[in-house]
Formats: sequence, C-alpha cells, structure tokens
Amino acid sequence: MAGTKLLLEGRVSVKCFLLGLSVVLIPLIRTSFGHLDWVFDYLTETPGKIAICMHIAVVNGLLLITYRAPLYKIAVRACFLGFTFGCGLIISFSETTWTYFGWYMCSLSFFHYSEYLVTAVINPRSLSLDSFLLNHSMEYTLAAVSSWVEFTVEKLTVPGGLSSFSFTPFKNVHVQVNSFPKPEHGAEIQDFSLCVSVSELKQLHWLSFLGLFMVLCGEGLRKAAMLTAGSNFNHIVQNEKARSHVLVTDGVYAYFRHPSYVGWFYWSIGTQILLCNPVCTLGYTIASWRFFRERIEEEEVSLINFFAEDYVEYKKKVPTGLPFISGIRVN
Ligand SMILES: C[S@@+](CC[C@H](N)C(=O)[O-])C[C@H]1O[C@@H](n2cnc3c(N)ncnc32)[C@H](O)[C@@H]1O
Repeated sequence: MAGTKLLLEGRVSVKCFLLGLSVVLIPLIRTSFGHLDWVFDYLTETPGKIAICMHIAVVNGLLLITYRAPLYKIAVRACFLGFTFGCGLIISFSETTWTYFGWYMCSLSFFHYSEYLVTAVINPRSLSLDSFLLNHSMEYTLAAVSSWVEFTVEKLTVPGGLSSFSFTPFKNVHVQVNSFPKPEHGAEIQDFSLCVSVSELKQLHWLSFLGLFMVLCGEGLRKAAMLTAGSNFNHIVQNEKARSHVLVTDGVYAYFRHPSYVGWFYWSIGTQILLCNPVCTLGYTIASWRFFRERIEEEEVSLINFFAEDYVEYKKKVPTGLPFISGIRVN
C-alpha cells in the first residue's frame, strides 16, 4: 500500500513539477527564433506576459483533464512549485538587479517540493498534502510575506547602502564613489579625508553568495537527515511510539541530535541573507531559534519516553547542533 502511494503520488508530483518547470522553455524557444533574448524583460514585456499566461492556462487545462481529486490537489501544488522554480531560473539568468530574488524563488520552491518528494520516498505512509509544508503555520506564511515586502520596499526606496569605508589623512581628496545617484566622475569630498564606497544595498554580491551557500548547506543537511532517519522521520512530531520506530544515531545524527532542524534553521536565515534583508535576517534568526528551542524540548520528552536510557545516553554524547539550545534537562 505504502509502496503504491510512492509510485502513484510521488510520480504524479514529479511529472507535474516538471510540467510547471517547462515555463523555462518559452524564452529558449523565442530566443532560438531570434525574437527575444534570455532576459528579464521577457517577464515584464507584453509578449512575455502573454506567453506566461498561455502557459498557465494550457498547463492547468492539462491538469484538470488528467487528474481528479485527490491527485489533482497534489498535481496543482507540484506544478505551481515547478513553475515558481522555472520563473526563478529565468530571473536568475537574466540581466537584472532582481537576480537574487530569482535565486530566492528557486530556493523556496525547491525546498517545499523536495519536502514532499523525499517524504514520498522515506515514509509514504505519512505522505499527505501537508508534506509540501506550504501551510506550515500562520507565522511561517507571515514571515515569507514579510521578506518579500522588505525586499521590494528596500529595493525601491533604499538604493544605497554602505559597502566599504576607509580613512585617509590627506586633504582635498578626489574619490571614485560608486553610489546612487551616481556622481559624474570622481566626486570631490570637501576638505577632509573620508573615502567611502557605496553600492546598492540589494547588490552586495558577497553577501548574497554567503546566503546561497547557507541555503545549499542547510537544504543538503536537512535532506540528508530525512534520508538517514527514513521512516522514523515524520513532519508531525509523534507522541505515540510506532512499533517500527527505532532510535537513529548514525550518519548526520552522529554529529547533531537534530540535524534536520539545524539544516532548516540555517536555510531560513540564508534565504534572508541572500536577499540582503537586514530586518528579516534578524527576525528570522530570533523567531526560528525560539521555535526550534521549544520544538526540541517537546520532541525530546517523547523521545525519552520512547527510548528511555538509550536516548539519555545519546543525548549526553551528541549536541543538538543549534547554538545555545541544549534540549530537555534530564536529572
Ligand atoms: C520532523 S522529525 C525531526 C527529527 C530530528 N529532530 C531532526 O531534526 O532531524 C520529527 C520526528 O523524528 C523523530 N525523531 C527525532 N529524533 C530521532 C532519532 N534520533 N531517532 C529516531 N527518531 C527521531 C521524532 O520522534 C519525531 O516524530
């Protein structure tokens, strides 16, 4: 039964994710006809918008014809995530200052889709629409929307951010300032010797690369944890022990007691660093740290009930993996 679920629902989700992802073919086809370059304009200009709308209509029509509920509900979500991933790719490879938002769209859609797919592989019995984690919680949705708002507002209203600063003891220094609005040529900085280089707040490349690195490592660690724990992994923390539930202490669980939470923690902060969102970076760090501290304590109460001395011994040897979180106290 569980194997059938993987075969059917997992396969439907893969097909539909790829169907949504096929949006990347439109600019490729147009480019090969010499009409349009692989550029962001593609999404903003009228022919591009029409092509996207037609793609959405055709793909949705196909899904409606092919699937009935409950498979349709899986299909439409997987397709939406594939479509978002595809649009993220188009933006990422375009000549635009929205490149990092494209990276973010790819990170977010890949995370949610792969949660479903990996659950289908490791624990098909627990597979449901919730495995996409799209409706995780009100707070989660609010956090995502806040980051889009912060990115857009700062992008449109705060074009300048301090990127480097140096001090020199000479007077009447002419400096090259890379700022907004850009000065003509070598702006003169009055009578004192302050040399400032300013660049766009949302174009701090090294910071976005750092964010992307965190996203990739966090995603990798989380999926490694899910694959290691196998059927013992469940998106819903279990309060009753299943007969098949065993304590996992190998692989990434030999380094961290809660590797999937460690991965998710750094992934979520990484998404905000990638977007150069200062407010959300701080907000996400505090909110997710508090969330995981509580969650780990609750989970460890159940794990001690399930595995008694074995878990207590494991807990003594292996840290949680999250900074300043030690888990439930055991006397
Ligand atoms: C969302 S998973 C998170 C697992 C783990 N906290 C992590 O971060 O990788 C939650 C489920 O995993 C189970 N679980 C957590 N640690 C486990 C371990 N070391 N061995 C087996 N099951 C574990 C819990 O009982 C719970 O039902």
